[in-house]
Amino acid sequence: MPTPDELATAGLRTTVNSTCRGAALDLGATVTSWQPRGQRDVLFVSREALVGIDDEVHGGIPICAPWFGRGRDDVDVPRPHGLVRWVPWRLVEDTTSDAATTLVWECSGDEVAHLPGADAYPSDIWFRHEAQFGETLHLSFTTGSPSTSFVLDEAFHCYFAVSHISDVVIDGLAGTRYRDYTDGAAWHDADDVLRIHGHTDRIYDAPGNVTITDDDRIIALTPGDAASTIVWNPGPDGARSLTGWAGEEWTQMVCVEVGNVQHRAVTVPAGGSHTLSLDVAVRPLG
Ligand SMILES: O=P(O)(O)OC[C@H]1O[C@@H](O)[C@H](O)[C@@H](O)[C@@H]1O
Repeated sequence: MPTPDELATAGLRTTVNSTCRGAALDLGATVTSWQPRGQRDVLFVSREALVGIDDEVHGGIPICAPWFGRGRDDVDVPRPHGLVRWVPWRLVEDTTSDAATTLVWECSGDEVAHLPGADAYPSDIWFRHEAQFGETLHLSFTTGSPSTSFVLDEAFHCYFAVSHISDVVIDGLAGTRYRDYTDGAAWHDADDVLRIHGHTDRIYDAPGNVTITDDDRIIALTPGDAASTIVWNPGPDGARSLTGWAGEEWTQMVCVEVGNVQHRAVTVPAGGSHTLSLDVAVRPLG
């Protein structure tokens, strides 16, 4: 487990209100926990994720931007999943009412300028992230540059906690197409429902109105301004190669990520901005 010093370094924020408990890190403005009253946590965090904290946090909802994965096909990026996940953000608002807690962070181009790949983006790029912990979890991520238009790939890299991956059914992707990164990025037609049996890595051309049905509850996603859905599970072999993962943890999670990636990347005009949002709700099964 991480030491109190490591958690403090990562800027761990915890919150309790009448509807839920929540937690987030200033590192990457990463929400790490959302536990509505009477529920177990909706988010997965790998057991040793926060040890040695300057590595990737495998869990919660990291933000991938301004590029996703290894970038668009024609853009080669030095480090996966962008710039903003790797730096501490500035918390600018922390308010709790009876029923909800709102945390807002900001991050500027100066704060990521030292990272490889930052020079491909406007130096005055800015990022704002709002997380509302209540009966639902609401996320809203906004990016812009006052001076320069740029192409933005972005995603909420949501790690959801499940009882056992073999019980999970993912709905909402039927009728769409996806690129399968376990099959040389080949395009396929989506099945009616998706079940995960091992290593899975797909980018769907779909906005992400997805439900994840577990053995006792349904997690429902309602994205805003998203055109891509990514489904990822490392499987047993992949999990062994990841920092901070224990043996069977791959069976306790599934990443369903929403955003705008690859050919769905967004052009943000100079002086404008783009907002990606996501509401997560959970209800008992039956
Ligand atoms: O950066 P993390 O949290 O280890 O996640 C890595 C995975 O993230 C997923 O979004 C990608 O589709 C996978 O290809 C990648 O392996």
